[in-house]
Amino acid sequence: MKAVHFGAGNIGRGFIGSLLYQSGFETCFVDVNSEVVDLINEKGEYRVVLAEESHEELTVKQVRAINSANDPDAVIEAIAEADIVTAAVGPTILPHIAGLVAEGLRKRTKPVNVIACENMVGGSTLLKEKVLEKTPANEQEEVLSRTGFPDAAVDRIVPNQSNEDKLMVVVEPFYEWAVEETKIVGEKPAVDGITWVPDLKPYIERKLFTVNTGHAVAAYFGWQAGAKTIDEALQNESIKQSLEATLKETGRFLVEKYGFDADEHNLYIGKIIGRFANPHITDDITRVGRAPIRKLGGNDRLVSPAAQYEKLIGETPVYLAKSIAAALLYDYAQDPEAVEVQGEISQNGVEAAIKKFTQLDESSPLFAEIVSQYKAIQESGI
Ligand SMILES: NC(=O)c1ccc[n+]([C@@H]2O[C@H](COP(=O)([O-])OP(=O)(O)OC[C@H]3O[C@@H](n4cnc5c(N)ncnc54)[C@H](O)[C@@H]3O)[C@@H](O)[C@H]2O)c1
Ligand SMILES: O=P(O)(O)OC[C@@H](O)[C@@H](O)[C@H](O)[C@H](O)CO
Repeated sequence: MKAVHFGAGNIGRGFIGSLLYQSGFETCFVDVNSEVVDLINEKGEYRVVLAEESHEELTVKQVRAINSANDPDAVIEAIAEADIVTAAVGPTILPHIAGLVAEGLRKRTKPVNVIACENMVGGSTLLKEKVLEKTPANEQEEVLSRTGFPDAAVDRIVPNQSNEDKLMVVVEPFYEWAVEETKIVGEKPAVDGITWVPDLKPYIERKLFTVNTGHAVAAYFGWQAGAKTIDEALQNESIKQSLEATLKETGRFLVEKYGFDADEHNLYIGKIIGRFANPHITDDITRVGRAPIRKLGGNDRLVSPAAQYEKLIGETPVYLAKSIAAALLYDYAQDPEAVEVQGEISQNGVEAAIKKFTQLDESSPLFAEIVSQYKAIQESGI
């Protein structure tokens, strides 16, 4: 069985590639990082090490890689022959891989499924839209008849790596990969470890608005407190309390919206906070807080649960508002999106920035609460 996976980065090698290998796939990674591509082709294997006492290790074999910037035809050929296509490149990169995916799909006669494994609601659906934009109108129906784009939620903390062995990836032991079964075309890909679900929405919202909301709180509050890593941020009692209070807010609306059992959801939250504090993982604040414009978007981990809470519960979520304010104060100079947010705030004021990046209604109580929390953090810290 053959797999093509776009993005040989942390989650690509540390999770998707590893599960594909364990399920018997030969994986062809597609990336634009020539160092990683060359190393994969030179070694033909890499190590995945569990971040726990045992340091259990798996060697992922049967891998090769293509640099899509240098050899797009080879990527098209690989997609034409693949039994599954996956991607973990980041939500903003999906439109950039759509052209090659479209070319590869047009060459096929057999069914295949394309699964985007990004932290976003509707990742594969977005990729599908972008692929269709790159497919001639008279071929779209046929391509769609033999291609599934099931949405997915992936959960495994894979921090930035600083190992001497540049291909090795240290990952947390926990993982979850939920894929929407009802959107599969043809046979279900034989990947052990996928949880097949009829409707992804509850899974992706629960994951994004618990794991990723919590992570963002730890990162942006941690940044204000001068912490460098997530576990360091969590050693600050006030940050830990804010994290718990924020996840109580997202939990309240998730339980209301999807009918999750409230006790089970509380256990889920506790387990996630435990994962953040894993002493065997060094996860930089600047990785978890990366790309604040994306994270401040209306469908992402802070604004979406805050707006949905306000609508469903009928109250203003104070801690989510504070988390959005902390994201607006994230002024890491090496992060281009943080620089852009700070530029907007210094030129036009925080209200203009909230409007521009969150698309929230200026007249909503949530908008006013974010402004007030922003000023409070500026005056007295988190
Ligand atoms: N790291 C995690 O803990 C984690 C967990 C779950 C989900 N995710 C999601 O997975 C995605 C990737 O995250 P990551 O942490 O692995 O990031 P990463 O930066 O480690 O990996 C992304 C890879 O994509 C490659 N890339 C960039 N542009 C490309 C292009 N045009 N074509 C092919 N490859 C390209 C990069 O070179 C890099 O190797 C994100 O959406 C992220 O939210 C990450
Ligand atoms: O990848 P991002 O930038 O969307 O979010 C940063 C982290 O919260 C994220 O990568 C988590 O580690 C991951 O989602 C855990 O499953």
